[in-house]
Amino acid sequence: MASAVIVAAGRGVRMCSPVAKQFLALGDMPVLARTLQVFAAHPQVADICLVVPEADFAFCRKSVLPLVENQKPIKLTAGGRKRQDSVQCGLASLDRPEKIVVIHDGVRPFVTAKLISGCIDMAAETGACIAGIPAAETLKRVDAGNVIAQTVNRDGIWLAQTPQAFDFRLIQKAFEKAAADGFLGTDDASLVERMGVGVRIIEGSRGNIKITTPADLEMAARLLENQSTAEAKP
Ligand SMILES: Nc1ccn([C@@H]2O[C@H](COP(=O)(O)OP(=O)(O)OP(=O)(O)O)[C@@H](O)[C@H]2O)c(=O)n1
Ligand SMILES: C[C@](O)(CO)[C@H](O)COP(=O)(O)O
Repeated sequence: MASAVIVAAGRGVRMCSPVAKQFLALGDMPVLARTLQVFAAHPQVADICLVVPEADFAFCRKSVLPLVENQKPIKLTAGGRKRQDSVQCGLASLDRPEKIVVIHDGVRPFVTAKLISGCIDMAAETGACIAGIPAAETLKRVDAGNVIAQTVNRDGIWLAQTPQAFDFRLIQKAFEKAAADGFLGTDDASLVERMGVGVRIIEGSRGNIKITTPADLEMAARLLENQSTAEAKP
């Protein structure tokens, strides 16, 4: 079994919306409710810590949690200034953490139960596993003037996603070390990698998008439509 930490305490600056993107409607419910539903229904997830801005606790209690058919405890925790701070808040607030913790962005609503299982199972076997996709485009390093400085060889290059799953004591140590060193990473695995621990990566899906910009939200609406059409087919 695993404990889940769902981080949704960001401000969503790149979405350029007065409403934080995790609370924007995707179909008939907020983005965050869709993400939560997948984890709440997952047989290997024992409990959930939902990390949101403290100012949004009431909204979550009124307009998000009731949409999540759920027999599992969902604990609300206030986030921090950076994503890493919010994950730390989530880890610290787990009352009785399971051996494995699975960390996921609240704005990745198209995560599948299969991908969650894959990350949990591989983390249980090896200590750490994240989702990702191999780079499919050509990668360019660009200078300040938007002039291409270098074409980066994409062999072996993957784009990290979430879920990111870890042995709880390992990720706890990684966060303690990062805090002591003043290290700030953009994902959780980077804190474990810097300890010299091998982190496995399993193939996610290009559909496991992180809703970041207005274009992503439009893409998400199309993905949802396609999903509903596919489910309606006999
Ligand atoms: N201080 C933060 C920053 C981010 N997140 C969460 O981490 C996930 C991925 O972060 P990102 O997509 O960057 O969200 P924001 O930080 O809100 O976006 P922006 O950088 O555009 O402000 C999101 O679910 C976001 O809510 C968080 O819990 N706490
Ligand atoms: C954790 C992550 O989703 C992996 O791709 C990504 O690093 C989050 O970055 P953000 O800048 O916090 O959106």
